[in-house]
Amino acid sequence: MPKVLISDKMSPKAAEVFRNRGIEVDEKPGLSPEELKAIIGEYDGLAVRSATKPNEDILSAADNMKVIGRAGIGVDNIDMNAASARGIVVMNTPFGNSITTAEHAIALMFAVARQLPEADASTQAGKWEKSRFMGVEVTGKTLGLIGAGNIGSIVASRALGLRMKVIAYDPFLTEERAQELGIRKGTLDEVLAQADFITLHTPLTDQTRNILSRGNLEKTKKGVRIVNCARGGLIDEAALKDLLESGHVAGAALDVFAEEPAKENPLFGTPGFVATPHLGASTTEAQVNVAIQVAEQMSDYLLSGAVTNALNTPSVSAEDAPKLKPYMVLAEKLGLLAGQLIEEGLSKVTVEAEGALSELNLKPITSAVLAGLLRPMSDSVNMVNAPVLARDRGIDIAEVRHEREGDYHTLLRLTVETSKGARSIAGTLFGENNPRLVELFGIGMEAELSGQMLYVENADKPGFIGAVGSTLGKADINIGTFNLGRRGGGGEAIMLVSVDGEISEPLLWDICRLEGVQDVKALRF
Ligand SMILES: NC(=O)c1ccc[n+]([C@@H]2O[C@H](COP(=O)([O-])OP(=O)(O)OC[C@H]3O[C@@H](n4cnc5c(N)ncnc54)[C@H](O)[C@@H]3O)[C@@H](O)[C@H]2O)c1
Ligand SMILES: O=C(O)[C@H](O)COP(=O)(O)O
Repeated sequence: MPKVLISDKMSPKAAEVFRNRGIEVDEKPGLSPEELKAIIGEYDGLAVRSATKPNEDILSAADNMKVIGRAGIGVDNIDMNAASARGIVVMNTPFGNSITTAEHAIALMFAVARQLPEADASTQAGKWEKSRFMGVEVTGKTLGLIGAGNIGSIVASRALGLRMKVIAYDPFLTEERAQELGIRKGTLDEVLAQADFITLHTPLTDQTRNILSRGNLEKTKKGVRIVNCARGGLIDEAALKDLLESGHVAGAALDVFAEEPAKENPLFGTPGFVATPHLGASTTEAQVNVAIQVAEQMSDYLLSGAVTNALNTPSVSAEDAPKLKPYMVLAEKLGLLAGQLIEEGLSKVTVEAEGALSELNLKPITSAVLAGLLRPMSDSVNMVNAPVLARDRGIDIAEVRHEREGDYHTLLRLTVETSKGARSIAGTLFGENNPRLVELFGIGMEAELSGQMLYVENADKPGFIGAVGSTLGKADINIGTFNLGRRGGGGEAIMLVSVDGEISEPLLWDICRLEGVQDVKALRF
């Protein structure tokens, strides 16, 4: 039975879902990094919010970990490279808290428009300072969005309902989408120059870090009010303090900070400044949504291999997962065969699907091919990191679907291009579940790829098969299956022999010395 750890404060619904799905679950919020590292090896899954930070050191002890689920959106607390390198799927819940966070941004916009926190504190202190708190209306004002994805779009719709005009800067926002949302698309400079209110809704990336730098803050309209419910690090906090103090910025509300938990911050106490402790996602509704969703997604993956909302591996629906499973085994074996047979200069990999396979999602199949293909070159390769490793090595990857059905009702063909030319191999499923090689370098051959195998390329001459058999016999190696294929009579022939014992270097040399041998290799599956 898989075992999952919930290491952050999460709605009890998450544990309930895991238990209902037959998964053992421990809830231990608030562990120190050392405590987490000490126990993480026991678990197949880890469910987190933003407080747990599974870094490389902690993950080095995660020997059984298969999946990390983020009950929320941002995954900047998770070391994605370290997780991918260990084959751990990382998934989030991209929509479960979007409305809640958008509503928090709107709440903070009103808080800065009407100085609500300061007015509240003053009134409860018995001051009744009615003339001190003069606010502004939002109706008719321009809201500048930086980032118009899920949350930004919801903020836009709410702002339009408040009769605001909305302009957005988002390099990935199309004109059509902007029109659909009823907003204008602008450059960053246009947003800075025109907005009365600015709200931020981007992830923290190398491109967005410090997007509201001192220089950009100085480009804003005098009297602008700024809200950040996305990520700390998007705004230069020291510059924001200076501009609040000078009166250029009339108000600013931050839910997120460059350093969290923000127990001290230069902005604290600055007039016109409002702070909340990363509460964007903190409503009952959002927390129930993300807890249920993350637990369902993690359970699906652990129990059936279905992948939803993964950030480092392709999605596989629950319906497709059982259908894809035998193909992934086939794909990995074909990749492993090719990876052990090709020598150098791999530049392109083409994955072709024919017949029944052409109707399935090819992305996971390609990942499995690449994992097999690259395994002989790297110990740490897996389905999650293989596409990244392939891209890093400059390997071009192509996927082709053919609806036609050939000799087999379903076929997976893999063509690898190296400095020596293109070579292709193909496999099918026998009886829906049993992977079989059916073609090797253009030569028809049926073989099960498993255990230790001997590969021999030779000139097709009488007596050769006997010579290989007796060489193996002399080395006390038992033959399991003998699989043969040839290109025409007396031409090139290929032999794939499954054997029981280890194929040693001296044995390979003995076979290599047999007359007509062109290539020989020991393969392992
Ligand atoms: N405060 C909270 O508690 C809280 C809650 C939920 C989400 N968030 C954060 O809010 C952010 C946005 O979430 P989302 O669900 O809308 O994400 P999303 O992926 O749907 O949208 C992000 C948008 O940012 C845009 N973007 C990327 N780089 C950009 C750049 N250089 N300049 C301008 N735009 C850029 C993208 O094109 C995308 O449209 C995330 O960082 C998330 O972690 C915070
Ligand atoms: O990215 C998110 O989903 C938010 O930052 C929420 O974070 P939290 O789950 O720690 O509240």
